[in-house]
Amino acid sequence: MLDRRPGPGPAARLHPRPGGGDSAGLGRAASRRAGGGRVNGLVASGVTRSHRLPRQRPWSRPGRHTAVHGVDLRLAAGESVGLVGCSGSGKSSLLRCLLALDRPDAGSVGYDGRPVVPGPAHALRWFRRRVQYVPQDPASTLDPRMTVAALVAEPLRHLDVPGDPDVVVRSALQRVDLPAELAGRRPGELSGGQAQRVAIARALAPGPALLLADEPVSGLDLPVRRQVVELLAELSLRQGLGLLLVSHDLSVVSALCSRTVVLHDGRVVEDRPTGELVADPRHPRTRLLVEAVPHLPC
Ligand SMILES: Nc1ncnc2c1ncn2[C@@H]1O[C@H](COP(=O)(O)OP(=O)(O)OP(=O)(O)O)[C@@H](O)[C@H]1O
Repeated sequence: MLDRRPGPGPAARLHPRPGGGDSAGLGRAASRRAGGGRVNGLVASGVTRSHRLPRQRPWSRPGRHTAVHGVDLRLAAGESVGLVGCSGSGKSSLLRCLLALDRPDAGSVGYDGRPVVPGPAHALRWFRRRVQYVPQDPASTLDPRMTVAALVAEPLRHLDVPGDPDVVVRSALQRVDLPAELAGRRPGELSGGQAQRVAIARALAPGPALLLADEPVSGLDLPVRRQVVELLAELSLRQGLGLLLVSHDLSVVSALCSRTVVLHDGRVVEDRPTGELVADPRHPRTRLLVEAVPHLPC
């Protein structure tokens, strides 16, 4: 979903993260199959993913639309990378493959050298302990009947995470700056920013090394949005948590990510350090995204 609120111009909003990414990592990733040799972090190699289209007529064969074409992506341990693109560029389709929610038609995904493929929950526990997902809209993903404490504790049970759940929940709430008093509340009693912090605490509880966050601030008002960006910066830049930030908004990505991958029509059209990409966008689609900062449609 695109957020179209007005705001200051691109130069005022783009603050590239210092340091630089490693665009050569893409080439190295492409040269090995995910799950093959020992590679630290998340690696997608040649991922292609298509969706079935509705039949034109009851007797005709359903067609397919290819949303992701042969994408190579590498996210080293502790790295923070932005995945940007306009609506329909294939971000969600790729993300679902990276999360082992969908199986690529071709190519592969691996984590720390182990293949990551959709399958029964128990077979993916090792992966879900290491890689967690932060959704765009916590209001629709947090069960309204559960308390904050139960919501944050739930993945611990599902993923067989050792340790005292009460201690882990307290620590996760602390990491996202939520007061312990909120533990007994339900999602309906939280503000948008608090709900997003609960979603992040829930993702942090199993102790992952990497968060995949899908437009984590796009539904929030500007001041709250800044606070959540600051929280993500604390986790990724200062605490060393890996972050793949999916967004259409380069201002958020440039505040958080050293490297940015631009998707267009399901293909990677740029993969470079964010500062370089923002200062000198090469692909017309990247130029549009830079010019659209902060929130214009593309
Ligand atoms: N389940 C589906 N069935 C058919 N087509 C789909 C399906 N999901 C996505 N698509 C199509 O695949 C393409 C990529 O969609 P995708 O949702 O991955 O892009 P996106 O970059 O995440 O878009 P947005 O930013 O709007 O969420 C689009 O053309 C979309 O219409």
